[in-house]
Amino acid sequence: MEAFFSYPLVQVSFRLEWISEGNKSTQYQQDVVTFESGNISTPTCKNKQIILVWDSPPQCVCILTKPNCKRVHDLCKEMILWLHSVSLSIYVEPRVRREMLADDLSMAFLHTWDSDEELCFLHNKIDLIVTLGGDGTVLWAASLFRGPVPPVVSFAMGSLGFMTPFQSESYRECLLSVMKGPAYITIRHRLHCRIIRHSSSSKSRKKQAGEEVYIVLNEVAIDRGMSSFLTNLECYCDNIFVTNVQGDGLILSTPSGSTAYSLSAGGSMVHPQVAAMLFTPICPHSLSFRPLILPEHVTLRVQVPEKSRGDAWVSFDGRERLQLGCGDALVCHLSSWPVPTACTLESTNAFLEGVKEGLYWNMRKLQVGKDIGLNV
Ligand SMILES: NC(=O)c1ccc[n+]([C@@H]2O[C@H](COP(=O)([O-])OP(=O)(O)OC[C@H]3O[C@@H](n4cnc5c(N)ncnc54)[C@H](O)[C@@H]3O)[C@@H](O)[C@H]2O)c1
Ligand SMILES: Nc1ncnc2c1ncn2[C@@H]1O[C@H](COP(=O)(O)OP(=O)(O)OP(=O)(O)O)[C@@H](O)[C@H]1O
Repeated sequence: MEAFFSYPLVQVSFRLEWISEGNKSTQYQQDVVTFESGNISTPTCKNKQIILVWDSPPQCVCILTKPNCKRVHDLCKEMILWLHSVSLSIYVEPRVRREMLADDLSMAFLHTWDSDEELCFLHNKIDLIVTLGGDGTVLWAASLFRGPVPPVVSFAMGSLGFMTPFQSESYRECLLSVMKGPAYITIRHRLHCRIIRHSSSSKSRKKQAGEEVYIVLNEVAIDRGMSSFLTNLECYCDNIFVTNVQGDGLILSTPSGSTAYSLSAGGSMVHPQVAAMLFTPICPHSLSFRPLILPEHVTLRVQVPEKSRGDAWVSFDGRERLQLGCGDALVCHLSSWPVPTACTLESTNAFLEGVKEGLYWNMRKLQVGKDIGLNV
């Protein structure tokens, strides 16, 4: 022992390596941790504010609109005519093209898509997405682009508008400013969700044995549906058993979704650009089941036990409700394709303004301070 300590102590250097299964991307490997002589340190915080700078002016805009709203329809028409007058190509949904042509036959210049396959490659044709509606329209826009997503400019034409920072009244100035750049961007992470059917699960389900994939911007929620039993969900993180959720269900949320359903179930609010996954139980029948926030690289599997008393139901951004039978599982990890949304302010200010203005976060009358005028 003595001989061992008689050497002068020199710390050795070492490496921490990233393991990314089957992923050749090195984008996360550059800026996280540095190691000199065995000391682990993170570099001083770099400015992570993301700015959109165009190499050449955008040429093609896709406008996505909330249906059944005259105000949205009228603004969409006005915006189309203006964008056309400044020589931009315009894509709209097939429904919107039909509606516009019914109003005005000269709108035949509008582009659209005819098949799911064409929709899959739409991101190669358009430079900018514009949404007219509420948060639901932003979710809808994100759901149309399952791979890469062009920058999204969202005009508020709903009621809450947490993800719709631009004012529709000044759409020309806003669009000119974004199309000229530079523009503030928030990178909103999404979740890649896969349903894996147990070989013996019910025949009544939409797709039999095989996989169904969904990409969500807010959350995937698993609940007890019509069943009056507690849900019983087995949760695994990177294939290691974590816990059983016994209650009304479980929300796996993105940071963007942290201000939506997860918030109502007691989850924390997280800045949308944080790469993480929120694990938020819904009405757990337990005194100690608190929500978690997990790091970006994990894969979660939520499985209905083979001996479960009831089925479970899963929904994606509040839509596409599917039944999960005994043995069926949901597997979820961060998607490689986030949604870049333009903001009017720098991304952190935009988030803090949103929670204050949209959700009235910590609105309380200020307590009266000491009366320093009193001479005591
Ligand atoms: N108990 C709840 O809080 C609850 C229940 C069901 C669904 N939802 C949320 O509704 C979303 C679907 O939205 P929708 O507009 O299509 O349905 P919707 O019309 O039912 O609206 C739900 C509300 O949630 C708001 N919202 C949506 N995404 C948000 C976000 N990221 N941050 C803050 N608020 C947000 C919307 O502005 C709207 O006011 C789901 O993804 C889910 O998060 C919440
Ligand atoms: N282009 C679209 N096609 C089909 N459905 C859409 C489209 N855009 C939005 N929706 C759906 O319409 C519903 C309402 O949309 P949205 O949330 O944008 O409006 P809103 O309810 O007026 O806004 P808010 O939620 O802020 O009150 C949502 O459920 C959304 O999924």
